[in-house]
Amino acid sequence: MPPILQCLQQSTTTMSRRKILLLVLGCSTISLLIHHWSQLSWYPKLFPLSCPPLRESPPRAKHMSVAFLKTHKTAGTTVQNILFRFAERHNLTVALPHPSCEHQFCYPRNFSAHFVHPATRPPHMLASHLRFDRAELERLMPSDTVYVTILREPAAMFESLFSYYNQYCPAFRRVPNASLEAFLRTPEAYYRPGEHFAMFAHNTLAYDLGGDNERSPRDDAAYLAGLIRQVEEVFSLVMIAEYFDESLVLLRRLLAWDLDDVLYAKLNARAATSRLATIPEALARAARTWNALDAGLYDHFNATFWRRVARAGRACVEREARELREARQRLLRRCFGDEPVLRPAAQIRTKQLQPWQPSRKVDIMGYDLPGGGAGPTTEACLKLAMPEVQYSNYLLRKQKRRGGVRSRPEPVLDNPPPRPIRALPRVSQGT
Ligand SMILES: Nc1ncnc2c1ncn2[C@@H]1O[C@H](COP(=O)(O)OS(=O)(=O)O)[C@@H](OP(=O)(O)O)[C@H]1O
Repeated sequence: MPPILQCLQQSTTTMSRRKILLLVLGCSTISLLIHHWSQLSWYPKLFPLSCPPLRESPPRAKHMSVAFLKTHKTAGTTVQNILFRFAERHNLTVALPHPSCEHQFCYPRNFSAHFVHPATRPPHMLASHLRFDRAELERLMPSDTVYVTILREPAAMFESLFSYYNQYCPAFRRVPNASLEAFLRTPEAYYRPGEHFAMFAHNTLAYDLGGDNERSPRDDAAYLAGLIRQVEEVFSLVMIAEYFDESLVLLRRLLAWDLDDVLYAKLNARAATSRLATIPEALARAARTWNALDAGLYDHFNATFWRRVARAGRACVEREARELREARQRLLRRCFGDEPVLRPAAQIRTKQLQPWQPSRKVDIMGYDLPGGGAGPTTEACLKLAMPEVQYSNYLLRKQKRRGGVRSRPEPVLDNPPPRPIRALPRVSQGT
């Protein structure tokens, strides 16, 4: 017998049959893996090396029917302005509120298609404040409409609501020294469910989404789960205000729009003097406890947002968000001068760019055109910084003209809504 066979015979006697079987199994698995290695694409899937191209090929047509649920104090005016400008560039019809509803669709009432000005129907787009009602919106909008909305971290959102609506929401007006801390210490002492504008003081996100803002997830967890399910059923994208640029990247991908279509100027921002620089941790916790339904919504959709970013490739989304920021800075410099700054309304000389001021105590900022608009400028720059009220009025006039509606008295709604916030008189800023 050759020496090699002798050696094998010896080793088989010393190794158990079981060990040999394991060895054979291990070797065949490794060889199988090596054989298929070239066909396995784990590496690119785990670490995408490059972004899918900005322009898809073959290019998908830009999606033209969009309904944006503009929730309150969530950067919605900035998104609305992006949509208004897109609609104008593509000659689309924007659904606008009937004048009796001012610039909101008769909020806080449930949305009804009757609130839409006849000259703005049938619409491709809708982006003004309303309380969500699925059936009514589906009655109005084309069947291929993409629904999107935006949420903001509830403590930051509540601080903004408390400051902006301080003079109008009775629950806030009752608080001594307009103290957010005092309100959040004992909200029940100031809050009366069902009274005028109560929804600005309790779970505003849930209310805007058509939910019952008085429900507590602590007593009724199923209610929050149900509301989340309803939102997921309708909305193709829930943006997050804290990650505004990343949200726009997802939006433009969803709608097959160009990056240029989502460039923006920040609108409706309070001056630093009108806001808390930081919200102390204890106050933030109290705001989240009081607005527990909103906190539940936000936590859920913040998590789904990041899962979506991961699916698109986080590095790609970040890279595109960076490109967006750079392009945005170039545009702002081109429009508003080398050092584009947000200014208080009193310093804005171009009347069409002066933002509405909710009260003497709160400064809402805006941009101004060089030379107060007297210098060379473009219509695109004017629209970029145009506040909601002026832009809505302008679009309504334009669409009425396009539809051949002459200036005749507006039809009166059967049951006019309470005077909404935007109808309140503008407080003089001393200019
Ligand atoms: N791009 C961007 N990113 C992050 N945050 C932004 C952005 N644009 C606007 N904002 C902030 O959003 C707040 C205004 O929200 P809205 O426009 O929805 O308010 S409103 O309900 O229409 O009155 C307002 O928040 P506060 O300043 O805290 O009040 C704005 O500063």
